[in-house]
Amino acid sequence: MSTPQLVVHHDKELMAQAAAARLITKIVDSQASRGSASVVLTGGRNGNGLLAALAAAPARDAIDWSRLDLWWGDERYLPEGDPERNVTQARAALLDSVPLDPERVHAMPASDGPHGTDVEAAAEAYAAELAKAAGPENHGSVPTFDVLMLGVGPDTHVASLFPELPAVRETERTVVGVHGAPKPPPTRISLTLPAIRAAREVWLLAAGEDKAEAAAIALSGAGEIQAPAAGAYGRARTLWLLDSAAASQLPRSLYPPASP
Ligand SMILES: O=C1O[C@H](COP(=O)(O)O)[C@@H](O)[C@H](O)[C@H]1O
Repeated sequence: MSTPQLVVHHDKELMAQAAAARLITKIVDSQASRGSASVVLTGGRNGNGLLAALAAAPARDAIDWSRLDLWWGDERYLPEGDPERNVTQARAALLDSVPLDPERVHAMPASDGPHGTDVEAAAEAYAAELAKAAGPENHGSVPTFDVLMLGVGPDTHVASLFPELPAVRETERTVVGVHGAPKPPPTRISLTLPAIRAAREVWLLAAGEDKAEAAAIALSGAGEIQAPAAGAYGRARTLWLLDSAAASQLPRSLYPPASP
């Protein structure tokens, strides 16, 4: 387990640009040292803001897009192409404008795919895809992702792990179907906390006033069942990327307010 480190940016635009620059560097470094890179994307406003900032960054051309594996932390279980699907939004923000290898874009299944309404079967299929990609050097049945990004919800949810729901209590499986999510749509697929913790680096993104309470709770010693964001950490690094609004309720010991 790595102790969370905090980086607070002035506003959400700057946060998105700085996080995009950080991600470019991380991908380029991973490709240089291991030949390829693997990144887990998040949905939500902050995740999509980062992808849009990456699309606009000239340095995006430093990435060898053909040697990048993309995975998702969660998906809203909706038909292919639905505008609310995380992959649809990621495609619009960035993926459609860069030369990715389609074989390395590992979208989660859609509700009109081979598993139909059986979200458990869809989750199992994604777990099998992850297991296939995991090599002997990996720890368990998921690849060691270079970076796994998570948007933090106002209720402290990450991926589709909502407080107190069964998915956040999962200790064995790497991917689960989620039923009755409090945020629409109610049916989703999510990586579990054990799968998230297999990543080298976990980056939690929180921008905006509506994330301030969630960040303060998750970073103040809350339990992961009540505050799933508190249970998301990487093997080597856990990084919270915030804007000043989201950092405004953090305990002074974590983020002292700027002196006048
Ligand atoms: O529904 C979801 O919400 C969270 C957070 O989204 P935000 O818009 O409040 O930033 C996101 O991390 C997750 O991937 C997504 O499915």
